[in-house]
Amino acid sequence: MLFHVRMDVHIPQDLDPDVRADTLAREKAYSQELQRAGTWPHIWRIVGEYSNYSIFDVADNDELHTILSGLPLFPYMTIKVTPLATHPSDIALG
Ligand SMILES: O=C(O)C[C@H]1C=CC(=O)O1
Repeated sequence: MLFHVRMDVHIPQDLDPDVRADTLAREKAYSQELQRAGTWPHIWRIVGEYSNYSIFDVADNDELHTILSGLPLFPYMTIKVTPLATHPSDIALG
């Protein structure tokens, strides 16, 4: 199942700089591992915002929730999930 996900990041200004750096490093490693596995095939920065649009390819809602709630930045994010269905005009369908 494919999901479109918007993540908006709101890291508190007063977060300890070492905690911030460690969290961002863990977030990058977590994200890139899922990208290499094909679970997170697209991630795009939204111009002018500390936000991204991503596509996830997972088995079901529960797998997506597990992945998203495991993001090191999860406590500092608001997340909007949109499930995607096949479009009947998609030329890939013939
Ligand atoms: O920067 C972001 O958009 C938040 C987050 C998502 C993946 C990642 O490495 O950082």
